Amino acid sequence: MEKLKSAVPEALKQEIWKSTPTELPSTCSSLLDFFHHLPQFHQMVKDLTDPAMALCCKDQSAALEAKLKGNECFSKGDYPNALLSYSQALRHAPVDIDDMEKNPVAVLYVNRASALQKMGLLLECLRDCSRALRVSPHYAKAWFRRGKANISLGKFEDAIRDLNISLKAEISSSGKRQIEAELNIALDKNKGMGSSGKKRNQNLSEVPDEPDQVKLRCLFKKTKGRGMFCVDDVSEASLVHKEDPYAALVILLSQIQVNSMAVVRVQAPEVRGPVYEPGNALTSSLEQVKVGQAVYVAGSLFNHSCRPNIHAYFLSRTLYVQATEYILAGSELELSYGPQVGQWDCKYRQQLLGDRYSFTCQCTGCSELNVSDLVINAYRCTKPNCLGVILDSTIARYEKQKLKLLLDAPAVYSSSLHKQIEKLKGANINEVARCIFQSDYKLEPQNCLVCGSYRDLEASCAATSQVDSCCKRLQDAIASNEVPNNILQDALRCTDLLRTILHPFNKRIAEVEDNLSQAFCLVGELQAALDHCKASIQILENLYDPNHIAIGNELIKLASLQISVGDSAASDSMSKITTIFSRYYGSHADDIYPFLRHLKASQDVDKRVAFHPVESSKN
Ligand SMILES: C[S@@+](CC[C@H](N)C(=O)[O-])C[C@H]1O[C@@H](n2cnc3c(N)ncnc32)[C@H](O)[C@@H]1O
Repeated sequence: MEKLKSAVPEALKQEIWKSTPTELPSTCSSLLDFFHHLPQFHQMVKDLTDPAMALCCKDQSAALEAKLKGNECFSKGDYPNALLSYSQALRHAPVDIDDMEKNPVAVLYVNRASALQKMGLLLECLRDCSRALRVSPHYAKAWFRRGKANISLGKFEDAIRDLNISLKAEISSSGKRQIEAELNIALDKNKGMGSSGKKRNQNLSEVPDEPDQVKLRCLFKKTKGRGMFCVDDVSEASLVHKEDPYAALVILLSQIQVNSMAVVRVQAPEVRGPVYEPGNALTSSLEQVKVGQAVYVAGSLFNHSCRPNIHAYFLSRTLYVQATEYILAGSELELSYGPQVGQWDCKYRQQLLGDRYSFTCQCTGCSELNVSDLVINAYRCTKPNCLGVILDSTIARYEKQKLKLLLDAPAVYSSSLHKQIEKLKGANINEVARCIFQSDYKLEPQNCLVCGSYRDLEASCAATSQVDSCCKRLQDAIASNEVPNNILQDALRCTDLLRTILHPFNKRIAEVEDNLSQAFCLVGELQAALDHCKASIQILENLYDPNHIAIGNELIKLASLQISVGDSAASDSMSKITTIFSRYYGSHADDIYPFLRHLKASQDVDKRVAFHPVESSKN
């Protein structure tokens, strides 16, 4: 592949790199044309398709080795590595060997589907089951796994169909018993939904998921190259763009640096049972995992911003782009390639984008002052009751750079400066803002930006690094699912100490509060878990927009705990969650986060219990 890539003339690479979405098919054809005349290309295709010595090396023993490694990871609960090993095994496994209806490829797909299901990637799980069934249509386990995934997705009628087929295909009596148990669950849940539930589900899938006639235009900007702009105003939470990957020469194109996108999915937690039952509250974070890489003709032209106004998500490999705020006509539509304001400070975001994508970010988050970047890693003022911020020298340097940019642009200076002051003023630290703009634009490190008090940052750093080891012990205890009381008490003391050193909006305090919430949940003290979860969210709301998806993710934990303790505030959290998730995922929120559906169902049961307490206690 490397040899092939280096054979492509620089001019052709440039032509593809610079092409607009409409030109991409023709520049790709030029590439295909070039390869057609290249003997190495034909050799590679021959090698790839030769079953004996294929480049992807069909090799039964290598496939078996990778499969066993996958099984070992799976049994240890290391599902991401099990997924990797099964994928590796699939690359080696020969397709044409059948062992009593159990084709090794089908078995591997089902194993991978199990890992995907454990990771909460239900749509990918469903897809792998269907792939297994295309290879071995009578494979009972594939029907069974697909049935289970359909139950988790709330598609009970599909689940009943799959499980009935599985039951017919299964020969062992223990296997049959296992399928019957799942079938009963699917039948019960389907009955429980009643006709209104079924109708609701049907209506949901009928919601048109086509972009709302949003016209996009590709324009060139000196700072970021091509980017996508909207022609008219776009309302919040509307679908801006939908696109399938560009299939032709995808791998080669992405290898020679034509823009490609990582296809990601949310790794949801395993759903154990109703949230209101002990031990089922969700307090761990939802993670994103990469499930592929693809080229999207227009999708790949959206530039990055650390303060994005659109959000991209994938259903299978189809890309959906949703507006997360009201966007004025002619504005650039920007998504985040990963880092965002509120998540990390400006310095770290810039480093990450530079290392991963080799560009210096020119977005508004990195060029305009914002409260989040000022406080996210700041220290507390040493003067009692002063909310002022103390910055270390690196952060101060980045923030000064933003001020310089502002001052060097006289044409926009006054309006932009005014806008930035207004934003900072509205943020509860107006004193900080006033001081920055009235102190000859000085952002002196080590001194409070409000009252000028000095903090010895060397001593403060030494104190917080002691706290780090205490927090690490707490995290290790959480990972092992066992939190001894002494570790919990130490962590509480360390959090108090941290609050005396760091600014009250510093993200590290939010992280420790989040850990404490998880720890208290593990030891069964749900009210304490709830209080620490709230404390963490209160800090995050100063760093992110309150309708940001990061807040939505934290509210899921809060709602889950509120339902567990029977707190009526759960319904308020649930309605905020619904608003945020539909803003980011439109009508697909429940499919992408099946836990949401589960949470809503638990909340509904909770409501029923509250409404008919006597009746429910009989059951
Ligand atoms: C996926 S492409 C987006 C389309 C690209 N602008 C083009 O002309 O092909 C990503 C590249 O766009 C540029 N880019 C995107 N976002 C940027 C940003 N915030 N600041 C600077 N450059 C950016 C960088 O060169 C980056 O490698």
